Amino acid sequence: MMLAARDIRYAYRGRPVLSRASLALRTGELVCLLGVNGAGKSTLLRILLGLQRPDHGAVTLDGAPLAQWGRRQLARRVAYVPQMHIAPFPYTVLQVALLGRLPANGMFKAPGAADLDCVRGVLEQLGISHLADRVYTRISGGERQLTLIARALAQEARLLVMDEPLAGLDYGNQLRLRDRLERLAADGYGVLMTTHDPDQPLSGCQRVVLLIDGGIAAEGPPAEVLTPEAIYRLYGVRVDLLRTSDGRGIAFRPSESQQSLLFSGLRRPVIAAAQERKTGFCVEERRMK
Ligand SMILES: Nc1ncnc2c1ncn2[C@@H]1O[C@H](COP(=O)(O)OP(=O)(O)OP(=O)(O)O)[C@@H](O)[C@H]1O
Repeated sequence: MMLAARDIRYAYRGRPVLSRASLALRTGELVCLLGVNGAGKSTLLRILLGLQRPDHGAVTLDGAPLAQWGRRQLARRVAYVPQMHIAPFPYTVLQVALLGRLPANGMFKAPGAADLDCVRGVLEQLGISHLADRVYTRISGGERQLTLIARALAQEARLLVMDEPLAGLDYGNQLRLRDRLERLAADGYGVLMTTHDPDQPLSGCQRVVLLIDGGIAAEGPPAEVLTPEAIYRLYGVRVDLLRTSDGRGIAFRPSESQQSLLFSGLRRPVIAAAQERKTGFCVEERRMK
């Protein structure tokens, strides 16, 4: 299954946001979309989902224009996990996840035993069965994010489009959620996520896509695309690349000239050193040319 946006152009109040953006998501891959604040990442996701119309270009699912798919047909193939979600009522986690069965049942059919089985299975798959009866508004941000993913999986959609799923999560929840997303891709789901942290996509993601100046500036395997030069082009900061000898563990740290500016980056060499101790891999440094 493939969701594809081709040559998308979109302007908001006369200001170009997307000028020539093309992006595809296939089942079985985890794709990370990177871009600065206001680059148009969320806009591109909304256009991909058919929630916003582009001024130019086309979005297709399995080769057919989105408009040819009914809303329910589409919802059973593509699910959206928004960045912010405020539940209007104090639903339980189980009830929020059951909302994912709406496209299958329609508005007027109450969920039955098969729907409950499906949702309980999904909660188990995501490791959150213990939260089923907890009130959604009174669980942590990470648990809410997993609940929204459960709702998406209950839709039985194979393609998941997620807007900054890792934002606001503590380090442990980020690692656990990354692990879940990687496993979903390994299980045959297609996952597209936006992120602000170039360290995030480096493990378990098949493809990173860089959105710069309204277009796709580069895309490909993280180790090939995420170079110090690309980070400078994206964010305007100079970084050094730390890479373990097997090429799997990769992290960026601010170059010396940048370190006084980027206090938060100081933790990264510590993480890289910890990884080195744990894995025994030697860490290679690559400075920006
Ligand atoms: N409906 C809208 N209302 C307000 N601004 C919009 C709208 N649609 C697009 N824009 C503008 O389009 C630009 C891109 O916004 P978008 O939210 O897509 O960027 P983003 O890359 O997701 O940013 P961030 O990383 O900060 O979330 C912004 O300048 C935004 O103001």
